Amino acid sequence: MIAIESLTKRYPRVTALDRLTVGITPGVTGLVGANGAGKSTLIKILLGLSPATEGGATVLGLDVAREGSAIRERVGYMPEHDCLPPDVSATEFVVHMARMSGLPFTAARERTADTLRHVGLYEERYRPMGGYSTGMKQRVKLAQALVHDPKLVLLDEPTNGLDPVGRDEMLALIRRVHTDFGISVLVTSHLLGELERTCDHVVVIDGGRLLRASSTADFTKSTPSLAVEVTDTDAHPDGTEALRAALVAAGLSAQAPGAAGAPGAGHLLMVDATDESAYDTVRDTVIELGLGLVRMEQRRHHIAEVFHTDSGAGASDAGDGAAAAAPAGVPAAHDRELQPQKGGSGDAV
Ligand SMILES: Nc1ncnc2c1ncn2[C@@H]1O[C@H](COP(=O)(O)OP(=O)(O)OP(=O)(O)O)[C@@H](O)[C@H]1O
Repeated sequence: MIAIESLTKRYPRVTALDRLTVGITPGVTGLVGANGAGKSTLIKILLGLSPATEGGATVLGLDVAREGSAIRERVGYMPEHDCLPPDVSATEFVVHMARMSGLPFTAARERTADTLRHVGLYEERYRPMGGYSTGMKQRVKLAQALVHDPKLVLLDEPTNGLDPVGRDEMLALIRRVHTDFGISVLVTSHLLGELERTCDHVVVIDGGRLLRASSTADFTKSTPSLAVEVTDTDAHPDGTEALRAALVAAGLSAQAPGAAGAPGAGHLLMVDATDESAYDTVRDTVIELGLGLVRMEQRRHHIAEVFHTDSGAGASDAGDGAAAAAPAGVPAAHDRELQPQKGGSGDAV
């Protein structure tokens, strides 16, 4: 879909992109980086809106330096900033954008109605957008990117400003853009957890340079660790500790990563399962102790392990254990804002 070759963008005082080379394949791709990493700059160059200083790129086989308007005909773009005129309705605005993309008036009206319904805007689409919530505005911005039925959409921070429920809804919508309509998506974010759930591929940039590009599955490869959570009982008021001691006595390596600030983390046990018999040993020991098994799952790496997080958690097992233990809806370590690991490499994952 996109081929980027040694792309450099220098502003007078900062190099926003530094010899970036990466290819984007069909599907949903996350472009992740801390604030200022160069994500928006890259998107503007890909749309042919801003010239590169050196290097080049093609989008759908079209050259960004020479064929910008052809690219913009075929690609949808959702900008990061608030760009909606407050005194027109979503319908008027999206029809206008569809007309700008070359659709005849009747087709523009029909596509607008379909697209606004698809993103979840109904009666409110006739009201002026100045009175919309952030979530509704983000939906309109997504709708205008989709209205001309592009092959590819570039979404710049579509979950910005949304609460957790709004974020989940937006992420589900983005996923459906690809699964229901076959439109490929390049979506930027500085929240790693989002990309882990939504994207097939992830490209990580830091200071305008490529840190790592690979499939999400490769980022989140399973590890030989088992995360085990059990209930407490009258006989074992601290079930986790009772299980840990019994597993160690049975010859397994088992550690409680500790609370590490995440609710529920104190009840998590990480068990070395390099040998497959560890699963049976854990099951049998839980039964012998009369505990309830809440979960036993193979621990997976989180993309966040490429980065240090604010708390300094990140590449450590304890930090990740805390993230894995956070109950649904509680932002875990991998949902925190990115702090790129300076000089770090993707090999940390
Ligand atoms: N028009 C401009 N003139 C000068 N510097 C710019 C310009 N646009 C961006 N920059 C600088 O280029 C760097 C990359 O900015 P960019 O907006 O691409 O980052 P980003 O990853 O999208 O971050 P954010 O999520 O905060 O938008 C930053 O240091 C920014 O200050």
